[in-house]
Amino acid sequence: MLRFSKMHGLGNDFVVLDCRATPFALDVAHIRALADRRTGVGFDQLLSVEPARDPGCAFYYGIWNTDGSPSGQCGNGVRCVAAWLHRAGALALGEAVRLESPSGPVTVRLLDAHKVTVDMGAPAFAPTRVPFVAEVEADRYVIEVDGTALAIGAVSMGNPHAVVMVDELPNGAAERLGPALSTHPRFTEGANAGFVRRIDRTHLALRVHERGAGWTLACGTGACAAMAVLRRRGAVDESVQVDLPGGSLHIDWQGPGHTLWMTGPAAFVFEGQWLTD
Ligand SMILES: N[C@H](CCC[C@H](N)C(=O)O)C(=O)O
Repeated sequence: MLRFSKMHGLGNDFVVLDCRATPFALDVAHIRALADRRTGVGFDQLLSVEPARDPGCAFYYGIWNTDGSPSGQCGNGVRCVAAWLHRAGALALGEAVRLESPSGPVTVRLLDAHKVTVDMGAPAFAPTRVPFVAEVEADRYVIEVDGTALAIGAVSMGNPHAVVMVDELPNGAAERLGPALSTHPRFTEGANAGFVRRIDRTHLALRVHERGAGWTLACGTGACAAMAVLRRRGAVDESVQVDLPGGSLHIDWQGPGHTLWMTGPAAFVFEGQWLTD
């Protein structure tokens, strides 16, 4: 029997496990079984709240996709972890607290019980950091995906992202491009593939095909990545609203040399117990 909280951030949904006292002990087969929306509970990502390894951080959080693969970062997830810690009495409103993700620390602040702002750190564009195979760093790479030449941006927000500017958000053809871009061989660890339409300099629309999880209603790091890529090209202002199928996030980034901030909601759905036998 496994107790869990079901949460979501803009429809990007999570099973959150309290591993503060009991270590995380699920293997890939368990994670996949729990992820099944018919015979399990269902989630886009599984999150574990654990004691921090880094003494400068209050807690650690682990992240797994539906296929059991781990991730280094999750933007909608970290907001849910912050709201979960507040509900557990471990995080006060208004307090800025460092949490440790698999890719390093981020700073969270609860604006209210269901709204969180996060300093996500600095976007990393160096190809080795993404990781993305390229001889030199550029703000645009042309790669062939499913027989189509695509101009992409490649960035890490603690996890790898490909960002493509489009005039229309994914339709039938781009539905195929999402999975193909996520598994493109130049992204040696795969990529979360974001398709972004620029409405104006302060407003973007985005759809993301996530590595290990497929199309999601929202991707927090995907919104950060879209902002990072477009602002580095000078295409957007320092504060943007990003509309995703599940709702909107606000992203603030002055530009290279600065950390990037993400603000958005976190919602509880239910508390449950997974009966494994
Ligand atoms: N949904 C998450 C990102 C999950 C990323 C994961 N699919 C990966 O393999 O990196 C977010 O809100 O940022």
